[in-house]
Amino acid sequence: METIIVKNEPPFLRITLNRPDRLNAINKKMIEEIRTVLEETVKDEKVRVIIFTGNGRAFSAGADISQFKELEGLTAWQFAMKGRELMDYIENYPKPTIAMINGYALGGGLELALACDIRIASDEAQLGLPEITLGIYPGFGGTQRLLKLVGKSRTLEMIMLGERISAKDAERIGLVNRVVPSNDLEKETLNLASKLAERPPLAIQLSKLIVNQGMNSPITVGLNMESLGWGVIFTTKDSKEGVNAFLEKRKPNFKGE
Ligand SMILES: CC(C)(COP(=O)(O)OP(=O)(O)OC[C@H]1O[C@@H](n2cnc3c(N)ncnc32)[C@H](O)[C@@H]1OP(=O)(O)O)[C@@H](O)C(=O)NCCC(=O)NCCSC(=O)CCO
Repeated sequence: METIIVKNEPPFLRITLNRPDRLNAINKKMIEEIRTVLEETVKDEKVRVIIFTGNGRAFSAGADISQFKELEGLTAWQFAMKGRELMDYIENYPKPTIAMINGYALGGGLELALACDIRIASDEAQLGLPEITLGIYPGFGGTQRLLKLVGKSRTLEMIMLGERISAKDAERIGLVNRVVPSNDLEKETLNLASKLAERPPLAIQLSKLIVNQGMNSPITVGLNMESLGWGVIFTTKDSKEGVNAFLEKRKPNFKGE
């Protein structure tokens, strides 16, 4: 891989964006490489949690602006679709995803973090959607995912002003799940990931699917999916294991079956 470092350390797969001299700016190659790794890992049962982070002082400073010179109407649309398809793929990935935000998460970098299930940020991180300062606006799903996460007026403020906000402010408005001292970022992320890895993978997958569907549907659709999904989840061995373990006063051992 040219643009990312992949560490497969079951139960975790860590994808580190690795263009530190460009603050991990996301180019076409990086989009393709992330997609390839995720596709290869989807059936790897040993991997239970995906962690994204960045090498150096940024998570990612966004799409690679040096590639923008080549963009015109059609190619701009195609590039936006390429980025957006990756973010959609991450959002709907059947395993839990964590963005471990170690520094700048800007533009497409923040949009990648927004596609993850959980965002944990260093207290030194800065987040923002500065596209407006380039005369454009977010194109990798940020207009919609930020809206769903923090509401209309905060989204418009971030998009229209293009200013960076601190990790603490991001936590206050619900943009990140938690903020930790930068020295503890890795430890805290792995603690969180370990807990997720112990949970039943099929119940995680199904609940993620239902929550994601519920974000984009009338509440009755989400509620129907939730109750219908019970008919599926109760067929799994993990559901029997979880109930038995509780009744037998022991720790469950979920196998994703
Ligand atoms: C992140 C900033 C504020 C950091 O500033 P600073 O610490 O001063 O570091 P720089 O010298 O600016 O950056 C180091 C090096 O990285 C290059 N770089 C940074 N960001 C990008 C990028 N997005 N694309 C390409 N290259 C980038 C920068 O040019 C430097 O290279 P040198 O060769 O050493 O000069 C600051 O870097 C910044 O504001 N970056 C841009 C943030 C941005 O506008 N992001 C949105 C991009 S559009 C997008 O994401 C569309 C999808 O919705």
